Amino acid sequence: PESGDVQKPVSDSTRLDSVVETGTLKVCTTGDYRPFTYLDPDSGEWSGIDITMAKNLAETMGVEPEFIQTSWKDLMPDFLSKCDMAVGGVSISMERAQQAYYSEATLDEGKTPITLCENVEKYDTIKEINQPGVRSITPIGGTNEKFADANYPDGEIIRFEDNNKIFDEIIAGRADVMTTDASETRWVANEHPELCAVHPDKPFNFSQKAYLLPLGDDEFQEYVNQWLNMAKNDGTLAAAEKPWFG
Ligand SMILES: O=C(O)C(=O)C[C@]1(C(=O)O)C=C[C@@H](O)C=C1
Repeated sequence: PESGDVQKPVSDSTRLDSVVETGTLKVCTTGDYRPFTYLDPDSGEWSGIDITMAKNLAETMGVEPEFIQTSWKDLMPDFLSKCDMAVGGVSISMERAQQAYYSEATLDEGKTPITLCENVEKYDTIKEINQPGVRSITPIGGTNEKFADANYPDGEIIRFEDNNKIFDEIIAGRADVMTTDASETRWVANEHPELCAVHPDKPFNFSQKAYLLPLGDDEFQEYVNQWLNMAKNDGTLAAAEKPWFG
Protein backbone atom coordinates (compact mmCIF):
# COMPACT_ATOMS: atom_id res chain seq x y z
CA PRO A 1 0.00 0.00 0.00
CA GLU A 2 1.00 3.62 -0.61
CA SER A 3 2.09 5.41 2.50
CA GLY A 4 -0.88 7.16 4.05
CA ASP A 5 -3.30 4.53 2.75
CA VAL A 6 -5.46 2.88 5.37
CA GLN A 7 -4.96 -0.85 5.19
CA LYS A 8 -8.26 -2.48 4.31
CA PRO A 9 -9.23 -5.71 6.01
CA VAL A 10 -9.21 -8.76 3.76
CA SER A 11 -12.92 -9.42 4.07
CA ASP A 12 -15.30 -6.51 3.67
CA SER A 13 -17.78 -7.65 6.27
CA THR A 14 -16.86 -8.58 9.81
CA ARG A 15 -18.96 -8.86 12.92
CA LEU A 16 -16.38 -6.65 14.59
CA ASP A 17 -17.73 -3.68 12.61
CA SER A 18 -21.43 -4.42 12.99
CA VAL A 19 -21.10 -4.95 16.75
CA VAL A 20 -19.34 -1.62 17.16
CA GLU A 21 -21.82 0.12 14.85
CA THR A 22 -24.87 -1.20 16.67
CA GLY A 23 -23.27 -0.80 20.11
CA THR A 24 -24.47 -4.27 21.12
CA LEU A 25 -22.72 -7.64 21.39
CA LYS A 26 -25.42 -10.28 21.10
CA VAL A 27 -24.53 -13.31 23.17
CA CYS A 28 -26.52 -16.54 23.07
CA THR A 29 -26.36 -18.55 26.29
CA THR A 30 -28.54 -21.13 28.04
CA GLY A 31 -28.53 -19.67 31.54
CA ASP A 32 -28.89 -23.16 33.03
CA TYR A 33 -25.34 -24.27 33.53
CA ARG A 34 -23.50 -23.10 36.60
CA PRO A 35 -20.63 -22.24 37.04
CA PHE A 36 -20.61 -20.91 33.45
CA THR A 37 -24.01 -19.33 32.74
CA TYR A 38 -27.00 -18.73 34.98
CA LEU A 39 -30.19 -16.71 34.66
CA ASP A 40 -31.76 -16.15 38.06
CA PRO A 41 -35.49 -16.81 37.57
CA ASP A 42 -36.46 -14.37 40.36
CA SER A 43 -34.18 -11.41 39.74
CA GLY A 44 -33.64 -11.92 35.99
CA GLU A 45 -29.91 -11.39 36.64
CA TRP A 46 -27.27 -13.18 34.57
CA SER A 47 -24.23 -14.63 36.31
CA GLY A 48 -21.45 -17.14 35.66
CA ILE A 49 -17.85 -17.26 34.52
CA ASP A 50 -18.67 -16.85 30.83
CA ILE A 51 -21.23 -14.10 31.53
CA THR A 52 -18.51 -12.12 33.32
CA MET A 53 -16.14 -12.82 30.45
CA ALA A 54 -18.63 -11.73 27.78
CA LYS A 55 -19.25 -8.48 29.67
CA ASN A 56 -15.51 -7.90 29.75
CA LEU A 57 -15.17 -8.58 26.02
CA ALA A 58 -18.02 -6.16 25.25
CA GLU A 59 -16.31 -3.53 27.38
CA THR A 60 -13.12 -3.80 25.32
CA MET A 61 -15.23 -3.07 22.23
CA GLY A 62 -17.01 -0.17 23.88
CA VAL A 63 -20.41 -1.86 23.53
CA GLU A 64 -23.08 -3.40 25.77
CA PRO A 65 -23.64 -7.16 25.90
CA GLU A 66 -27.15 -8.43 25.28
CA PHE A 67 -27.71 -11.95 26.61
CA ILE A 68 -30.20 -13.97 24.58
CA GLN A 69 -31.45 -17.12 26.25
CA THR A 70 -31.30 -20.36 24.30
CA SER A 71 -31.33 -24.08 25.12
CA TRP A 72 -28.73 -26.77 24.44
CA LYS A 73 -31.02 -28.21 21.80
CA ASP A 74 -31.41 -24.87 19.99
CA LEU A 75 -27.92 -23.55 20.65
CA MET A 76 -26.67 -23.76 17.05
CA PRO A 77 -29.78 -22.48 15.22
CA ASP A 78 -30.18 -19.64 17.74
CA PHE A 79 -26.52 -18.73 17.54
CA LEU A 80 -26.59 -18.75 13.74
CA SER A 81 -29.73 -16.63 13.45
CA LYS A 82 -29.63 -14.31 16.47
CA CYS A 83 -26.17 -13.89 17.99
CA ASP A 84 -22.61 -12.66 17.47
CA MET A 85 -21.26 -15.36 19.76
CA ALA A 86 -22.43 -18.13 22.08
CA VAL A 87 -20.96 -18.77 25.51
CA GLY A 88 -21.67 -20.65 28.72
CA GLY A 89 -19.71 -23.86 29.14
CA VAL A 90 -19.95 -24.71 25.46
CA SER A 91 -17.83 -27.77 24.63
CA ILE A 92 -15.86 -27.94 21.42
CA SER A 93 -17.47 -30.52 19.16
CA MET A 94 -16.52 -31.27 15.56
CA GLU A 95 -20.21 -31.25 14.66
CA ARG A 96 -20.57 -27.65 15.85
CA ALA A 97 -17.23 -26.75 14.25
CA GLN A 98 -18.80 -27.40 10.85
CA GLN A 99 -21.13 -24.46 11.41
CA ALA A 100 -19.05 -22.08 13.50
CA TYR A 101 -15.58 -20.99 14.46
CA TYR A 102 -14.43 -21.56 18.00
CA SER A 103 -12.27 -19.24 20.03
CA GLU A 104 -9.22 -20.71 21.69
CA ALA A 105 -10.16 -22.98 24.58
CA THR A 106 -10.92 -21.44 27.96
CA LEU A 107 -10.79 -24.67 29.96
CA ASP A 108 -9.73 -28.33 29.66
CA GLU A 109 -12.41 -30.76 30.74
CA GLY A 110 -13.81 -34.24 30.50
CA LYS A 111 -16.89 -36.21 31.41
CA THR A 112 -17.03 -37.80 34.84
CA PRO A 113 -19.88 -39.23 36.95
CA ILE A 114 -21.66 -37.53 39.80
CA THR A 115 -23.82 -39.59 42.13
CA LEU A 116 -24.88 -40.01 45.77
CA CYS A 117 -21.72 -40.10 47.90
CA GLU A 118 -22.58 -43.61 49.09
CA ASN A 119 -22.51 -44.81 45.44
CA VAL A 120 -19.19 -43.35 44.33
CA GLU A 121 -17.51 -46.75 44.08
CA LYS A 122 -20.51 -48.31 42.39
CA TYR A 123 -20.36 -45.98 39.38
CA ASP A 124 -16.71 -45.27 38.74
CA THR A 125 -16.32 -46.94 35.35
CA ILE A 126 -18.26 -46.75 32.08
CA LYS A 127 -18.79 -50.52 32.33
CA GLU A 128 -20.49 -50.22 35.73
CA ILE A 129 -22.77 -47.44 34.52
CA ASN A 130 -23.59 -49.22 31.25
CA GLN A 131 -25.67 -51.92 32.95
CA PRO A 132 -29.37 -52.77 32.74
CA GLY A 133 -31.16 -51.09 35.61
CA VAL A 134 -28.63 -48.27 36.06
CA ARG A 135 -30.49 -45.02 35.43
CA SER A 136 -28.25 -42.35 33.86
CA ILE A 137 -29.83 -38.93 33.69
CA THR A 138 -28.83 -36.39 31.04
CA PRO A 139 -29.90 -32.96 29.84
CA ILE A 140 -31.21 -32.89 26.26
CA GLY A 141 -29.33 -31.64 23.22
CA GLY A 142 -25.77 -31.20 24.47
CA THR A 143 -22.63 -33.31 24.57
CA ASN A 144 -23.78 -35.15 27.74
CA GLU A 145 -26.66 -36.74 25.87
CA LYS A 146 -24.30 -37.77 23.05
CA PHE A 147 -21.90 -39.27 25.59
CA ALA A 148 -24.70 -41.22 27.29
CA ASP A 149 -26.07 -42.54 23.99
CA ALA A 150 -22.61 -43.62 22.85
CA ASN A 151 -21.46 -45.19 26.10
CA TYR A 152 -24.53 -46.45 27.95
CA PRO A 153 -26.55 -48.40 25.35
CA ASP A 154 -27.27 -51.17 27.88
CA GLY A 155 -28.24 -48.85 30.72
CA GLU A 156 -31.37 -46.76 31.12
CA ILE A 157 -31.10 -43.17 29.90
CA ILE A 158 -33.41 -40.58 31.43
CA ARG A 159 -33.62 -37.41 29.30
CA PHE A 160 -34.45 -34.40 31.48
CA GLU A 161 -35.44 -30.92 30.34
CA ASP A 162 -34.51 -28.67 33.24
CA ASN A 163 -30.78 -28.63 33.84
CA ASN A 164 -31.23 -26.44 36.92
CA LYS A 165 -33.21 -29.19 38.66
CA ILE A 166 -31.50 -32.27 37.22
CA PHE A 167 -29.34 -33.00 40.26
CA ASP A 168 -32.40 -33.07 42.53
CA GLU A 169 -33.49 -36.17 40.59
CA ILE A 170 -30.42 -38.07 41.83
CA ILE A 171 -30.91 -36.81 45.39
CA ALA A 172 -34.57 -37.89 45.27
CA GLY A 173 -33.61 -41.36 44.01
CA ARG A 174 -35.32 -40.99 40.62
CA ALA A 175 -31.97 -41.38 38.82
CA ASP A 176 -28.71 -43.05 39.83
CA VAL A 177 -25.95 -41.13 38.14
CA MET A 178 -25.17 -38.31 35.73
CA THR A 179 -22.03 -38.17 33.59
CA THR A 180 -21.11 -34.57 32.94
CA ASP A 181 -18.27 -32.07 32.78
CA ALA A 182 -15.78 -32.42 35.63
CA SER A 183 -16.06 -28.70 36.44
CA GLU A 184 -19.82 -29.04 36.85
CA THR A 185 -19.47 -32.12 39.09
CA ARG A 186 -17.08 -30.20 41.33
CA TRP A 187 -19.40 -27.22 41.60
CA VAL A 188 -22.53 -29.30 42.19
CA ALA A 189 -20.83 -31.53 44.79
CA ASN A 190 -19.87 -28.35 46.61
CA GLU A 191 -23.46 -27.13 46.61
CA HIS A 192 -25.07 -30.47 47.51
CA PRO A 193 -23.36 -32.40 50.33
CA GLU A 194 -25.28 -35.60 49.39
CA LEU A 195 -23.63 -35.69 45.97
CA CYS A 196 -20.04 -36.60 45.17
CA ALA A 197 -17.99 -36.15 42.02
CA VAL A 198 -16.42 -39.44 40.93
CA HIS A 199 -12.72 -38.97 39.96
CA PRO A 200 -13.11 -35.42 38.48
CA ASP A 201 -9.32 -35.34 38.10
CA LYS A 202 -9.42 -38.43 35.85
CA PRO A 203 -12.44 -37.96 33.58
CA PHE A 204 -13.52 -40.58 31.04
CA ASN A 205 -12.59 -38.40 28.05
CA PHE A 206 -11.00 -35.08 27.09
CA SER A 207 -12.91 -32.02 26.00
CA GLN A 208 -12.51 -28.27 26.00
CA LYS A 209 -14.70 -25.25 26.60
CA ALA A 210 -14.59 -22.36 24.14
CA TYR A 211 -16.76 -19.61 22.66
CA LEU A 212 -18.72 -20.08 19.43
CA LEU A 213 -18.01 -17.42 16.79
CA PRO A 214 -19.32 -16.78 13.26
CA LEU A 215 -17.91 -19.15 10.65
CA GLY A 216 -15.42 -17.58 8.28
CA ASP A 217 -15.05 -14.29 10.16
CA ASP A 218 -11.29 -14.36 10.69
CA GLU A 219 -11.12 -10.78 11.95
CA PHE A 220 -13.67 -11.29 14.69
CA GLN A 221 -12.07 -14.59 15.71
CA GLU A 222 -8.66 -12.93 15.82
CA TYR A 223 -10.01 -10.11 17.99
CA VAL A 224 -11.64 -12.52 20.44
CA ASN A 225 -8.51 -14.67 20.62
CA GLN A 226 -6.29 -11.63 21.24
CA TRP A 227 -8.60 -10.54 24.04
CA LEU A 228 -8.75 -14.06 25.47
CA ASN A 229 -4.96 -14.37 25.50
CA MET A 230 -4.76 -11.13 27.44
CA ALA A 231 -7.55 -12.23 29.78
CA LYS A 232 -5.74 -15.50 30.53
CA ASN A 233 -2.50 -13.70 31.29
CA ASP A 234 -3.63 -10.53 33.07
CA GLY A 235 -5.88 -12.24 35.63
CA THR A 236 -9.24 -11.39 34.04
CA LEU A 237 -10.20 -15.04 33.48
CA ALA A 238 -8.94 -16.07 36.93
CA ALA A 239 -11.00 -13.27 38.51
CA ALA A 240 -14.12 -14.44 36.64
CA GLU A 241 -13.55 -18.02 37.86
CA LYS A 242 -12.73 -17.17 41.46
CA PRO A 243 -16.26 -16.71 42.85
CA TRP A 244 -17.19 -20.13 41.40
CA PHE A 245 -14.10 -22.28 41.69
CA GLY A 246 -12.61 -20.57 44.77
O1 LIG B 1 -23.27 -29.26 24.99
C1 LIG B 1 -22.35 -28.72 25.60
O2 LIG B 1 -21.37 -28.25 25.03
C2 LIG B 1 -22.37 -28.58 27.05
O3 LIG B 1 -21.33 -28.41 27.65
C3 LIG B 1 -23.67 -28.62 27.71
C4 LIG B 1 -23.98 -29.75 28.65
C5 LIG B 1 -23.92 -31.06 27.87
O4 LIG B 1 -22.82 -31.46 27.50
O5 LIG B 1 -24.96 -31.68 27.68
C6 LIG B 1 -22.99 -29.83 29.75
C7 LIG B 1 -23.32 -29.78 31.04
C8 LIG B 1 -24.63 -29.39 31.51
O6 LIG B 1 -25.05 -30.25 32.50
C9 LIG B 1 -25.63 -29.33 30.44
C10 LIG B 1 -25.31 -29.45 29.15
